[in-house]
Amino acid sequence: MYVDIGNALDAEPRLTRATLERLDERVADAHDRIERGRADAAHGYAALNLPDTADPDAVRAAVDRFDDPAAVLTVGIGGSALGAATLAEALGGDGLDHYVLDNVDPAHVDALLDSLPLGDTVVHVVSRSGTTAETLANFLIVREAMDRAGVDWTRRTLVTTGADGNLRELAARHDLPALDVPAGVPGRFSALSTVALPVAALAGHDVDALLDGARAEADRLAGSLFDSPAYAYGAVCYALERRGAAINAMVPYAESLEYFAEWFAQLWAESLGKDAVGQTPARALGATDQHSQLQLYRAGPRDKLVTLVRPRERPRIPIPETDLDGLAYLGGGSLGDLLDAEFRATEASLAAANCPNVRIELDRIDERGVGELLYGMEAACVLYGELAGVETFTQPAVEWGKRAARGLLGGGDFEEADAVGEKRRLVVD
Ligand SMILES: O=P(O)(O)OC[C@H]1O[C@H](O)[C@H](O)[C@@H](O)[C@@H]1O
Repeated sequence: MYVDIGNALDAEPRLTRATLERLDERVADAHDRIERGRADAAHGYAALNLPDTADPDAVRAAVDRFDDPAAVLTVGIGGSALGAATLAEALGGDGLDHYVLDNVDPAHVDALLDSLPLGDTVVHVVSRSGTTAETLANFLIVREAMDRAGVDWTRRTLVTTGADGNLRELAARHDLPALDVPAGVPGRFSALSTVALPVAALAGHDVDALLDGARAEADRLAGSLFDSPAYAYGAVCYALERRGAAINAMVPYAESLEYFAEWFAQLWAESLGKDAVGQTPARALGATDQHSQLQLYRAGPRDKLVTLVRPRERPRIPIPETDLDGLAYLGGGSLGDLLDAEFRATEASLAAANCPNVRIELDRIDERGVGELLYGMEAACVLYGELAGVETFTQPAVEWGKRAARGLLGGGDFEEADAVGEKRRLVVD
């Protein structure tokens, strides 16, 4: 992973090299704390040990029992689904279609179940707690659909869950293959673990190469942001947010990294949005959003950092020559050249408008590159959290809504549910 922070300096909000050099002293201290946390496998910090603690053999053993399925369905939500979705989209399916059920929209669930070859689908149901209502509800519906289709769901289901809870009990009761969610790894930091790696393994991807890429970034964590791409990114994001860049627009220039932007949004928002601070991740896609959000990024409030991500190598696909003079500049080139030209033009366009932007590049979007990117963003997030002094690895604010929903459904006596009834109403119809 390569991180170029040149365009983040001397823009607006203003961040200077001298400021970064002063901040680097705090980066050194933060790195020491992070390394101590890793050494102790402390909650959250343990995620940065996954290149060495993940067990690819256990993942392969768990999926090898499934006989070359046509589809895999991940049933989970948040970090229990987005890692798998990111890996599946970035690496491709190689003949295996990946679907995600990470919402409880009945129309969507109904349409998806109608389209799935249930007898040839592996269901990977993932929940650390084993209590998440959306995941359990969806799984019960998928299981019933398999029953109705005459499919033995117990032979099509892999469970990944915590040490106890409903899913652990279900796996024991029906003798389902079950993987353990790694201890001390919050869901949004679990893409390089049993939570998401089974999807990559089922598609025949090189899980070891994913972990090798992650390890390469782990090996580059250092006591200076100028020596570590991940820390350079985390420190620049933090320093710019402190100076007014309240929004970080994540803009991958690759369709296969669209889910990565959504994964990044959970990682960044759920880790750093604490105590009235944080940096709001916006999700965009290059080149498409040059015809959309770029107008705001370039000419709107000076409150943004734009992160541009691309592979240095990508397919080319030649553009045919044409007899239309106005299109002659396209003919003979390639889509890859066009996309790269637009990447560089957008980067320059943002710099010309004094909008700070960072370039992140991979050699290519393969297992190693994706491992580098995911680990690099996780390490950047951990550093940012250390510099901001927030509880990076908890998410108390998401619990309120869960209790309210459970109360509304009769799942317990929660005062949050009472508050739902007190809604101020002003209906305009
Ligand atoms: O894995 P689970 O226990 O089902 O949790 C799934 C997701 O829901 C929680 O509310 C958190 O917001 C996420 O960080 C987590 O990934």
